[in-house]
Amino acid sequence: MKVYKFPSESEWPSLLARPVMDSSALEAKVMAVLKDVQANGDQALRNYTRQFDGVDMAQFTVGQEEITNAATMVSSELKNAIQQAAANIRQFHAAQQQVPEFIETMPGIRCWRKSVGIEKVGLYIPGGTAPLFSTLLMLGIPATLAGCREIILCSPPDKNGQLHPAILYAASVVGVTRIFKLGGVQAIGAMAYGTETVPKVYKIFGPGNQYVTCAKQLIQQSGIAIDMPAGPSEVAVFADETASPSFVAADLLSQAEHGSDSQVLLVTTSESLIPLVEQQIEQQLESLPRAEIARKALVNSTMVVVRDTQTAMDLLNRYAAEHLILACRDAEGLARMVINAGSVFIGHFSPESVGDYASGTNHTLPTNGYATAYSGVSLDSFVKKITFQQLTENGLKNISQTVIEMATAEGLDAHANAVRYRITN
Ligand SMILES: NC(=O)c1ccc[n+]([C@@H]2O[C@H](COP(=O)([O-])OP(=O)(O)OC[C@H]3O[C@@H](n4cnc5c(N)ncnc54)[C@H](O)[C@@H]3O)[C@@H](O)[C@H]2O)c1
Ligand SMILES: N[C@H](CO)Cc1c[nH]c[nH+]1
Ligand SMILES: [Zn+2]
Repeated sequence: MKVYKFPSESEWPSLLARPVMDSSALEAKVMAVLKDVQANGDQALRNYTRQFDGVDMAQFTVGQEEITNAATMVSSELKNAIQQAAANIRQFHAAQQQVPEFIETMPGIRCWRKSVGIEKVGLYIPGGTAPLFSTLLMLGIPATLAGCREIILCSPPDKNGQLHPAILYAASVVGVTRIFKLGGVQAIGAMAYGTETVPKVYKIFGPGNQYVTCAKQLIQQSGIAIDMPAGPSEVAVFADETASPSFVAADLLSQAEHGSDSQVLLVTTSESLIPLVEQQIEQQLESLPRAEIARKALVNSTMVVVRDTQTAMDLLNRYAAEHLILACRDAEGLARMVINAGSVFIGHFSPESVGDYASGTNHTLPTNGYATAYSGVSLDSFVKKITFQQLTENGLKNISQTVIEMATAEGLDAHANAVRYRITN
């Protein structure tokens, strides 16, 4: 990791830069795949699955028998863990359900807003280097709570053309409607445009690598909604001298192991913590199966020593991390200073990985600085909020002059007439 000591504010943009692929080359490549899928449907899906996933697929649909068999391949310990995580995620997201509130804005005028589940949603579950069945819980549970009727799942097949059994088990726990063995850009294209086998959906959810994230951004131009740009994982840790170097190193590595394009950031007010964390990272890497991936991510990553807590928080708010861990004194106080972050982990005993799996919060979060304006996935992401109003005859009389006056001033007489005809007849 690169180390910066007491950088001036003018150095912040370069030290906080995310690792990005050349976006014009990426977009051109992704657009070509999307267009091909739109024009050639299943045949294009087969070609790209052979090219990018290295497997020939006769069919993409997962049958009920495969789902039932998968359940027998998941250990009872893992099933219990999935059930526990699912219960916590369900509880946290169910609390986001809103009961319509009826507001009488004027006598005889009643307005309310109701949340209605998006009918057809597509969930993308990454699977390039790790079968992220936890992501399925994070997306499928709010989708079912929201009342989405059709929940399509796409995830890349392995070299034998299979999905990991835990993905299929998690799919049955949350209640996904249909499952397809499809990954990458081709999966996003299939759900956006529809093919002979994959149905078109109205909104696509889920994280993924840079190809997937770029595809999601491009299909928005065709009127398909997306949750947000949730790209390569990130964590920022603020640590002072009370922090444990081994905890901090473990937290940094937990996101670095996601992908070589992941990024981790340590901001500290304790200069002496840096070598201790570096030493811990080296030690912990020795026993990590994904050390090679994590090492590549660490090349894109940074440690920064700052003078005081205020500077640390300014820097972290500028970075807008997907995850922010506050491993310091008065972590709760600092949490109140956070204005840009996807999800915040307060204190020495709140590792980010707990949020990734099981505490109940959602782990599909904005990356790449999008936390400045986007929220993570929640129940809200799966609903539309429809407003309703009902006026009595008296209610209409009460508001008539206001509407007629405004409509006339805008030169829209037909608008005014829609009120006039009712109150004069
Ligand atoms: N932000 C979040 O909430 C969040 C959550 C979980 C995971 N993640 C991120 O998701 C990502 C998962 O990435 P992954 O690669 O393991 O899985 P993935 O499923 O996103 O991508 C795999 C697919 O990429 C496609 N692909 C691979 N190489 C390609 C190429 N050269 N050209 C075109 N397509 C290509 C293949 O079709 C393959 O199926 C990681 O970066 C991880 O950090 C983010
Ligand atoms: N940290 C990821 C989001 O950036 C989510 C995840 C899934 N499994 C483990 N972690
Ligand atoms: Zn993670």
